Amino acid sequence: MTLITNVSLRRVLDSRGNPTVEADVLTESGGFGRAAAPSGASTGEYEAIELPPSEAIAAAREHALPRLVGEVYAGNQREVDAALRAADGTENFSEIGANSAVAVSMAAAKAGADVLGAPLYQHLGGTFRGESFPTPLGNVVGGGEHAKEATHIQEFLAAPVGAPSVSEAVFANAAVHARISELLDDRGVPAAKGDEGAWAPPISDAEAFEIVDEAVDDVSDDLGFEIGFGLDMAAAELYDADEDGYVYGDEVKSTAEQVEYVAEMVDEYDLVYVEDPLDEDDYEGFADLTERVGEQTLVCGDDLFVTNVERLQAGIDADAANSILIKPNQIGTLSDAFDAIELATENGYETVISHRSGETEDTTIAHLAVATDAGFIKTGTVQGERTAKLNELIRIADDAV
Ligand SMILES: C=C(OP(=O)(O)O)C(=O)O
Ligand SMILES: [Mg+2]
Repeated sequence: MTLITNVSLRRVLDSRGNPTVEADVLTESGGFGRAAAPSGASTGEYEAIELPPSEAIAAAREHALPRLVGEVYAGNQREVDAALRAADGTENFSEIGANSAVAVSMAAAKAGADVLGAPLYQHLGGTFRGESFPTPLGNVVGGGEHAKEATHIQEFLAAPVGAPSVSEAVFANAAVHARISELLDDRGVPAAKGDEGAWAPPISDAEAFEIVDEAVDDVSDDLGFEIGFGLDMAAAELYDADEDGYVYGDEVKSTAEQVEYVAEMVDEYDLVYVEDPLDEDDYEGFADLTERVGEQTLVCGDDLFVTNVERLQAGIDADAANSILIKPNQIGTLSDAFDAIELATENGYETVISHRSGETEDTTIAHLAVATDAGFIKTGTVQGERTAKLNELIRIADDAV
């Protein structure tokens, strides 16, 4: 019933106004799935390769479609993803593009779910998945590669860890975002927004810490549950090999100073989460920091692990972190993302399912987070392509998908 009978690929717009790949998968019994690839700005050096969408589409039409159409069942995700890997023939999807691969992989999953008449999270996670829901990490202030003339740290993330429900957590993050706007206004700071809808004010990182801390406290008092915050430092973008350090405007921090700085911020602000605090090649620096603060907070590898089981295994062996960011397009297929989640979970690592800074209305990651019992989902706070996922989470929790 789920034999794939057609795959269509097209260019559509992403949230930055760039083209990206959208895939439609159709099955023998009329099952239909549509998905689109997201796209990063602060991409890790070891990510699977995103090709220009026209090239990715042409290559996938030539190499992947003959292996899928009339050959593979959409309900068998491993078979779909193996066909994509075989069609590509490289380690990093440089032939058909990770953007074509991930769009087809996710669209096939949706077509498989459609044939079953099941929501995607249930098709991916099974009937006996747990009862828990991920806590949304909401980017509320940021800069780095996502906005010019703003903070050096890429993302300050509200984390409503005490929220009684997904819906209350989602609205709490929106309230923090709104409160920050008021606090910036009080200080006479004009703020544009970055790629993910976070405020991108021209303030120092120190001032951003103060403002976010005040905003989460205010909203937490209003709502009556605990809201913390965390960071994505995207430190590979701050690291300059020529300077042998992390560049914050005029200041350069050595690796030891960077570890000290992050550990101090974790202490001072009770940070619940720190993503990519060190360069993407610095397993040792990650391990030093994890030894210092790993009992207090999540130390998460994004560019460090790039959703790749080999890089994750190296991190596990080195005690480099205690959590992993999962971005399906970093590795190219849902099966690969599942493998990374499984390895992480087996080794006591928390999983955080994540959007990219360039997104579409696609909601697959909301289902992936629920299907895999992820502790967290990082998918913005406001702005249509972000609320698409957050609203889908609310619907899933309400049994309304
Ligand atoms: C979402 C992120 O940004 P990008 O998609 O630009 O890598 C991130 O670094 O976690
Ligand atoms: Mg990141």
